Amino acid sequence: MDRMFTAEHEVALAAVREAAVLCRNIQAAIGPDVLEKKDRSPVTVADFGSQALICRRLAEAFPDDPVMAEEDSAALREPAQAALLDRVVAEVRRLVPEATAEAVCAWIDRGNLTAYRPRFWTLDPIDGTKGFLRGDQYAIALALVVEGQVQVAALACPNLPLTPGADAPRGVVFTAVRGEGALAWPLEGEGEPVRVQVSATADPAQARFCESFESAHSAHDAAAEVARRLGITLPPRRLDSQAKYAMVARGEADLYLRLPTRPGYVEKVWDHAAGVLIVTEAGGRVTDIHGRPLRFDLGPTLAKNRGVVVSNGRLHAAVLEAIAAVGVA
Ligand SMILES: Nc1ncnc2c1ncn2[C@@H]1O[C@H](COP(=O)(O)O)[C@@H](O)[C@H]1OP(=O)(O)O
Ligand SMILES: [Mg+2]
Ligand SMILES: [Mg+2]
Ligand SMILES: [Mg+2]
Repeated sequence: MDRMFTAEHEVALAAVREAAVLCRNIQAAIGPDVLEKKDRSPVTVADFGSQALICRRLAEAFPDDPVMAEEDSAALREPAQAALLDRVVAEVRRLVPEATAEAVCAWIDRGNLTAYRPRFWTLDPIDGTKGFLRGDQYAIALALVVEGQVQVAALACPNLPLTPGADAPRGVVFTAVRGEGALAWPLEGEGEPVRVQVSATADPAQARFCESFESAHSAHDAAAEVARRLGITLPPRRLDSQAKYAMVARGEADLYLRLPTRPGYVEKVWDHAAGVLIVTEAGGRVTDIHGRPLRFDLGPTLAKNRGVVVSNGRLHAAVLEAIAAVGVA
């Protein structure tokens, strides 16, 4: 069989790698003064800059493909935001010297798709903004959805160790094409990728689970109850962003629980599409808390899903059962 989506895979990998350079440049410049002043502007500059770079590459390679991205340039175009726009343009120019303010805004706005299409890209230019500001984990997540199925994914995790357990070097990109498995590439350099595979853990009590760092994003108390019910004694690993999907995909964790915190929150497509394909291609399973597959054919939100459960596959049924028994709604 011919390999499918070869060009899409190549472009997605190159695009998230380039955006990661911009994000790293900006994160490296965050000093204690930024944190003291609770200044969110570094992540705002990185959000816009990352989206501009990735949408530019997609526009070049696939001019007809729409992009459903998290950010739009409306705020950036306001005269009061001129200084912020200057900072975004300066960061983009370090990678694309010919970039102008107008071009940067136009690239960002290529990400303005808000309705479902039979073929579209979805992008979170920085996922885990709180982690980014803390100097912690964040991700750049890009996926191609065709007929409601994620076909190609690229997930850059600039602060995740390249090798599980080792502290350095950091920076890894996970990619997947449906039916072809999942790969982990060094973020930088020409190094060969390695195949990633979920764990073989079959005893729920032995499960290593991860969840959001932020308790506002995922109910830590409910997850603790589910864990108790499964006989899990290890404390959860807490980290920001879709890096949690990567942890399960490469067998560093067996479970990622994202349990709803309040009735109103609906998950966004760009917060999950890339992670879902990477985990499933690594042999794992992803559903919502009721065991339903995540629906990417409904627009920007996972309107028909509630929470997210990610596992190595073997543990999935037991976890869904425990969630039902605990009564997570
Ligand atoms: N109440 C909430 N429940 C679940 N996810 C949320 C909630 N509020 C924001 N998010 C989203 O969670 C993602 C980060 O999750 P994590 O905790 O796994 O790092 C962000 O994309 C964030 O969206 P946003 O970018 O709009 O803030
Ligand atoms: Mg996000
Ligand atoms: Mg984001
Ligand atoms: Mg956001």
